[in-house]
Amino acid sequence: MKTVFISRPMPADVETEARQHFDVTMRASNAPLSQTEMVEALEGYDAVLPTLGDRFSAEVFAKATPRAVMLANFGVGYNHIDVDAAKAKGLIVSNTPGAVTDATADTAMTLMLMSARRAGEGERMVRAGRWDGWHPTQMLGMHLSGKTVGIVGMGRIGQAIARRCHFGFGMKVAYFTRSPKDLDFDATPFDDLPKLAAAVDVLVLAVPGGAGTRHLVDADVLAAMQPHAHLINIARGDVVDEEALISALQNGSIGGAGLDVYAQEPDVPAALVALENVVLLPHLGTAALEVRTDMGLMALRNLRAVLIDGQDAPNAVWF
Ligand SMILES: NC(=O)c1ccc[n+]([C@@H]2O[C@H](COP(=O)([O-])OP(=O)(O)OC[C@H]3O[C@@H](n4cnc5c(N)ncnc54)[C@H](O)[C@@H]3O)[C@@H](O)[C@H]2O)c1
Ligand SMILES: O=C(O)[C@H](O)CO
Repeated sequence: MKTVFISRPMPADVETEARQHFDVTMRASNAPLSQTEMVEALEGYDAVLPTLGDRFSAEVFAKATPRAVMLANFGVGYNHIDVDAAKAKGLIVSNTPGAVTDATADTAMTLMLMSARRAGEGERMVRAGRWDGWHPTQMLGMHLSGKTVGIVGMGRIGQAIARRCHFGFGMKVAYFTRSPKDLDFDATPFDDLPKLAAAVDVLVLAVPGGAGTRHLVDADVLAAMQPHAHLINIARGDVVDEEALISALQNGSIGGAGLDVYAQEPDVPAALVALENVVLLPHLGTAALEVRTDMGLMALRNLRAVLIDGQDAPNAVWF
């Protein structure tokens, strides 16, 4: 049997399926792998099933003489893996596209509603015993129906968010993305991000992380947003300049923000935690048992294709 190292405890169905096909070592800890652990995993097993937080950097690959032929990432985002360095050492990298799409789009809608309708702030008020009863002008937020959402990154998740906004909430959709999209609903393309930011009531980030999108939303993009507008980030933390976002929230140059991801997870800047006009979720995008099970089973299908059937990985991240 081929040996597979799984870097975190997995949902039960994923573990069962994995043990049916492979000689599995499933690490008991939920902490990110250390460099030493990553090198040992690459050298000691036929394949590794890592997840976000396990930073397979060029340095790690440089230190390893891999026996492993594959990294089957648990998750669609793989910005924690230096894929060029992996490829140079002969490894295939796969991910789990599609399995995460609806759940992550739902999380974007959760953040959008919570931020626009001040749900986090309201809940904190009730829990603190500070609610003095309903009145006509209490805690007035932004009504989403009829407003315009701007999607940054109109890929699988971006489109799932756009559909929810368009068909579910009667919102207008505008977007900025890398390559033209053929969409089956009305949406206005923008070729300039600050112009999109200026035109919308909610700006939603759904691009991949990594060097190409680091600080895509910087102080200029935030300054272009309207004072009532909300920023929603379900992508990766470093897509936004967090310091610039904190300033924009502190000085009220944007209406609010809803964040699922942070630049240095799990550290969330104290200045963000102190603010009322930001909703903070702990990277919950795919956090549902069915979804995490589908992600694991998809990663295993990729491992089986390569290690057992001698085929290409169906979800290799390059071609
Ligand atoms: N919060 C979570 O739990 C969670 C869950 C799943 C995915 N994600 C993140 O969401 C990302 C998107 O996932 P997906 O499945 O929709 O990927 P995808 O590849 O289908 O979509 C990404 C889109 O972004 C566009 N894009 C890339 N670079 C761009 C740039 N510089 N400017 C504008 N557009 C750009 C691409 O053309 C593509 O359309 C993942 O890479 C991951 O980082 C987060
Ligand atoms: O990229 C992903 O799939 C998420 O961030 C982890 O679920």
